[in-house]
Amino acid sequence: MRVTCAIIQFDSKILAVQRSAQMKLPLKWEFAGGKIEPGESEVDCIKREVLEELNINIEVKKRLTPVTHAYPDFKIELIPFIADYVSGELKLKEHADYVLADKEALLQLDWAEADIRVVRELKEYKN
Ligand SMILES: Nc1nc2c([nH]c(=O)n2[C@@H]2O[C@H](COP(=O)(O)OP(=O)(O)OP(=O)(O)O)[C@@H](O)[C@H]2O)c(=O)[nH]1
Repeated sequence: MRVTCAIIQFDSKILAVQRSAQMKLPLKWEFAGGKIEPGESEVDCIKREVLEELNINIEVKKRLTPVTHAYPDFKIELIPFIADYVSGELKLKEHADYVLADKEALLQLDWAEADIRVVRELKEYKN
């Protein structure tokens, strides 16, 4: 299963979102995103998912290194993108909570396991 996620920059801060208690990986932190649909490009997928989940439009800037991770009951390829916030009022449609944090503070969140390598790569990334 191929999943895109967006590291969305609001000025100098980055948006992280917390999965709800009812979702898989309950209450874990992640970057907004979701599964790529058949025939859909990675970039179309991440823009669609962010609009559906957060009600905002983004501009995709850069693709980071994909991470393959096996959870006990499923396996994903997580494809991260750095993006800038463009427009819209942020509204959480599925998630329990969000934070806007700098790269250092992001490391302290209780991440979905697949995201840990993404957050580490992000720390080394310079705009
Ligand atoms: N969107 C997103 N999903 C992630 C991340 N990291 C990670 O392990 N995942 C996993 O990738 C899977 C696919 O994302 P999704 O949110 O489209 O999946 P879904 O709708 O089936 O999840 P659900 O069944 O919990 O609603 C989820 O099971 C999620 O746990 C991430 O940073 N962003």
